[in-house]
Amino acid sequence: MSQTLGRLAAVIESRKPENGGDPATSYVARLMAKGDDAILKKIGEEATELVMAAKDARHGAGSENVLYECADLWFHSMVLLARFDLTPQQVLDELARREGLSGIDEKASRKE
Ligand SMILES: N=c1c2ncn([C@@H]3O[C@H](COP(=O)(O)OP(=O)(O)OP(=O)(O)O)[C@@H](O)[C@H]3O)c2ncn1[C@@H]1O[C@H](COP(=O)(O)O)[C@@H](O)[C@H]1O
Repeated sequence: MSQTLGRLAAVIESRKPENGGDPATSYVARLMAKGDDAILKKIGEEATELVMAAKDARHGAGSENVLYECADLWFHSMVLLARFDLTPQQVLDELARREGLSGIDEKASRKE
């Protein structure tokens, strides 16, 4: 796994309530304390912000905003993964499993 993703996943894990995460000092602990719906709401917001940044970039605004919003979305998705005791490595493993499998072929195989 990317070392950055691995380190971030470890920090997020340490912020869980059962691991002593403190909502007074930690954004992740505060978000987790609010519950799953708050995490899902943030993911919805960040996904929308990514879409808006991409649309703005097409019209001349800085493409760096696409990077920032994508980082926000990845980060909040990692908080969600942690809530389900899943890891970024498992997502990378799933992407690796799909390597070389055309999305068009995969979709066609589902229709049979
Ligand atoms: N990568 C991030 C990261 N990316 C974004 N954010 C926060 O996610 C929030 C994004 O929300 P918005 O952009 O919508 O801004 P906002 O309006 O202030 O957010 P809300 O009021 O809606 O919560 C901001 O508060 C950002 O600071 C992050 N907060 C933390 N991390 C990582 O998580 C680690 C643990 O953080 P703490 O739990 O705060 O110690 C940090 O060391 C970082 O590595």
